[in-house]
Amino acid sequence: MALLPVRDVFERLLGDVENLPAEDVPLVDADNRVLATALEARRTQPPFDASAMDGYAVRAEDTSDANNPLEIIGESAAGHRFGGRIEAGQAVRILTGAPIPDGADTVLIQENTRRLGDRHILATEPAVRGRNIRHAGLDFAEGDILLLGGRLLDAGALSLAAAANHPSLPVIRKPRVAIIATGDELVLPGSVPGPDQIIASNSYGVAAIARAAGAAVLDFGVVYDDRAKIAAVVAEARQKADIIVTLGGASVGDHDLVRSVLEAEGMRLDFWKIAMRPGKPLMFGRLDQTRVLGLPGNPVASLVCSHLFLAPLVAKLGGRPHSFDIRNATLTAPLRENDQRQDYIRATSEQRPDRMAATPFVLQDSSMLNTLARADCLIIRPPFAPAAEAGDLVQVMMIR
Ligand SMILES: Nc1nc2c(c(=O)[nH]1)N[C@H]1C(S)=C(S)[C@@H](COP(=O)(O)OP(=O)(O)OC[C@H]3O[C@@H](n4cnc5c(N)ncnc54)[C@H](O)[C@@H]3O)O[C@H]1N2
Ligand code: MOO
Repeated sequence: MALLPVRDVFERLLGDVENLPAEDVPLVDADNRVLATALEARRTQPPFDASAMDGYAVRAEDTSDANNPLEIIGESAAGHRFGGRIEAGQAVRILTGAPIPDGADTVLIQENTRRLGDRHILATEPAVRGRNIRHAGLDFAEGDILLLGGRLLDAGALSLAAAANHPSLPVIRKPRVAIIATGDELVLPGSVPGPDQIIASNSYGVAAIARAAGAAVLDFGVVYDDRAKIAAVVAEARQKADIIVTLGGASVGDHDLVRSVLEAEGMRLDFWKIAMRPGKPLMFGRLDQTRVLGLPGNPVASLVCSHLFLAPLVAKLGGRPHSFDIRNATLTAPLRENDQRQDYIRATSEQRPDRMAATPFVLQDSSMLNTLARADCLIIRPPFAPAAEAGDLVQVMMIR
């Protein structure tokens, strides 16, 4: 099977992806979710003309004479309006957010008044008509479209939705990603490994990348290289997940069973093996509605493929924008000419006055997590790129 070029991988993986259906969640749980449909205001805010300041509701014309006392006939507080009406020469004590009493056209701020005993004030400065009043609907009116579908529910959006009287919101369901690690050699962190065993590490990084893209992760732990066991876990995962991610067992070894078990379970294979390093044995297919992404077991391949393919797939299903942070950089060390596989080379970046500089790690074995954890970018080497010298311009993809 010919190796699929990376740009075709994106097309095959993402070309037909639509948002998952909506679900209603209480406002308190809607933080950082994606609104599924446009949100209408269920009420007008403020619902009445309200005071913007603490002071006195008055008729502006009554404040022009600094020697003319105004009689205080009551109080309007937030939540407790004054029921009467202001006539000439009268004022109502008013507090921020309180309804403006009938007859008043202005709020005279407290600082511009002098109190004369309990029942009167003097305006020390004439009030400007209409000042310090927030008119009904200043913020929004019932029926207004406040937020569009696809909006990330951040602080402003959540408080706005609450103010518009929505106790719950329709959000795009989070893509559920089932992660299944395979391999007889794997034991979980904290175990006492046997002499031929290693610690299963890939799930944790893959889960982190999936969650950052908006997924709910279901970790199915480690499954041994046994057809029946893999089939049983897959059968459970396909009921629960939108994407099954398998780790390892994707290559051509005698114990690489994942693809054949998945096919026996009914997976329609879309592609297997891509023109990329690391990540060549990447596999993609479908089990009914569930997408299956088979990641190569080498830890760096698992994680680089997750950055490149799992993250945008999760984001698109979940209605979140996704883009790679690709930048130009100056190479600080030479690189060999490339073969047919697009190469993603772990590197560190450094800001220089003219342009960013990228320094590749000397060793690029795809088992080496230590270099991946230290790398902040991947130098992208297109297929058949000629040898590059220090000082040459390259493209890098930031990974942190
Ligand atoms: N003859 C060939 N051999 C290999 C090829 C090939 O094209 N022809 N491809 C190589 C490449 S590239 C990769 S990548 C690996 C991927 O193979 P698998 O997906 O089958 O992975 P495994 O053989 O199961 O494991 C590879 C390696 O990674 C370790 N591993 C696996 N899972 C985990 C995990 N969850 N956490 C940590 N480490 C894990 C495993 O122990 C192996 O060391 O195949 C090459 N071979
Ligand atoms: O994908 Mo493999 O990681 O090139 O080693």
